[in-house]
Order: sequence, then C-alpha cells, then structure tokens
Amino acid sequence: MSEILKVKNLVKTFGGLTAVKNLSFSIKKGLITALIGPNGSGKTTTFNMISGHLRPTSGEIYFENTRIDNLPPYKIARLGIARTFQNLEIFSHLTTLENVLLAINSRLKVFLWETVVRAPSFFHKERLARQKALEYLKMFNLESWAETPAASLPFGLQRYLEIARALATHPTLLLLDEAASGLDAREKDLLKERIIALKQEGITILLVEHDMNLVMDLADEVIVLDMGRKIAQGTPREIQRNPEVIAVYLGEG
Ligand SMILES: Nc1ncnc2c1ncn2[C@@H]1O[C@H](COP(=O)(O)OP(=O)(O)OP(=O)(O)O)[C@@H](O)[C@H]1O
Repeated sequence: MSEILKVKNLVKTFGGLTAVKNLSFSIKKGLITALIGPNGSGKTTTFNMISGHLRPTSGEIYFENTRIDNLPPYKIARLGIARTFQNLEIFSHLTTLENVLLAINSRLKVFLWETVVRAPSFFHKERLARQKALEYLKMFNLESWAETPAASLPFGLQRYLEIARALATHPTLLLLDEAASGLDAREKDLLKERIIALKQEGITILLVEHDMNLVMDLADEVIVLDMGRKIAQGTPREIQRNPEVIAVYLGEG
C-alpha cells in the first residue's frame, strides 16, 4: 500500500520546550490512522505542522512526494489536505450553509468578469455550489439547519459542520483533531458511520483522538506519542498489548 504522508525527523520547540522530538512516521493511503498519546504529548503540534499552521523547527513533511513543511496552510489545503480544529474554527456569524459554501467557492473558479457582468455562467456555478453544499450538510443531517447562524447550532452539530466544511474542499487526506470531543453517544455513532463512509470513498484519515473506543473501532493503524516522541506504531491490537503504551497510559491515570 502506498504512503500518502511522510514525516521525517520532525522537531518543534517553543522557547525552551521541545514539544515534538525527532518524530518520523508515515501514513498509508486509504486507511484510518489514529495519533494518540497523553495530554501534552505533541499530537496537536504535529497536526499543526502537517497543515502548515506551524513551521517545524527542523525535519521534513512530504505529501504524495511533495515537500510541504515550508508551505502556507492555503497551499497545503489546495494540494488536498483538509483539517478540523480541537477548538472549533467555524465562522459563527455566517449560516451553516454559508460556512460550507465558502469552502466550496475557495475551490470553484469564479472569474471576476462573470460576477461583474452577472453572466449566466456565474449563476450556474452559484446554483451548483449551493447544491453541493446542501449535499455535504445532508451527510451530517444538517440540512434543516442550513439557514441557521453557525453560532446557534448545538455544539455537536458545530463539530459536524466543521467536518462538512473540510470535506467541501475535496481533500484526499482529512485531519480530524478530537472530532468526537463533546459529542454524546448518538452523535459519536453518526461520526463513526461517516468516517467509515469517507474511508470507503477513498479518503485517507488521520485522527487525533482521546476516545479509545472510537480509536479501537475505527483505526487501521495507531501511532502513539509520549512527551513528543513516537513510542509505538501498529494495529489497534498490537498497540493495546504494547507494554510501553500500557505503562504510559497507566501512568497518566
Ligand atoms: N504555541 C505554543 N507555545 C508554547 N508551548 C506550546 C504551544 N503549543 C503547544 N505547546 C506545548 O507543547 C506541548 C505539546 O502540546 P500539544 O498541544 O501538541 O499536545 P497534545 O498531545 O495535542 O495535548 P492534548 O491532548 O492536551 O491536546 C505541551 O507541553 C504544550 O504546552
């Protein structure tokens, strides 16, 4: 199976603190990989470096053989990596539909002249974008909330909206940062179902997750970090039996 993402000797320091220490791993195309580890082990910092929101102190990141660690987030997104954030980053003053439309329009080529002269092609593209956006909302049962300001959505639905918006950019690699955090059991079930459907569509998924049941149910492969270092990588069964991983998690409790 081919590798879609490769991280080599990644280091990130914040002042005197080294949050990520010489981290190397790769992610296989088409699979669900989970990045787990105790609080402060460097998971979000690693995500931020992959998505371009943080520059590594040293090391390299390759996405489908293109080096991306020196690229800004919007260029990385254009290459096909989308992400969600642990602390939601939706546009709260826009409606649910507008949040997704924005993501679609960032991809759709609407030329200025089409807008200015109100060309039929402009209206056609607008209609198409709306249709598409509604499809993404339907995936997460959000269609009846389309005209609701995003800030007024219940928390779980805001999490869904963030994923719908990320999908609207047509990613080949989707990074989910604690997507299940704050969801109730029913909401987690739909999330799980959707993630499996996305995998079946061929989207590669990397998730940072604290919910171990979700990780064990969903992940094909698990990478474990502790204090910025990778301590294990393997199938969920292998990880569950790994003495170093057990020690780290017991130590945490
Ligand atoms: N911008 C920053 N400035 C200074 N220190 C930071 C910054 N971001 C993260 N850190 C530190 O880096 C370490 C790793 O943090 P990170 O958020 O990556 O961990 P994490 O594994 O995602 O934790 P959690 O599970 O709690 O979200 C922590 O000690 C954190 O305090």
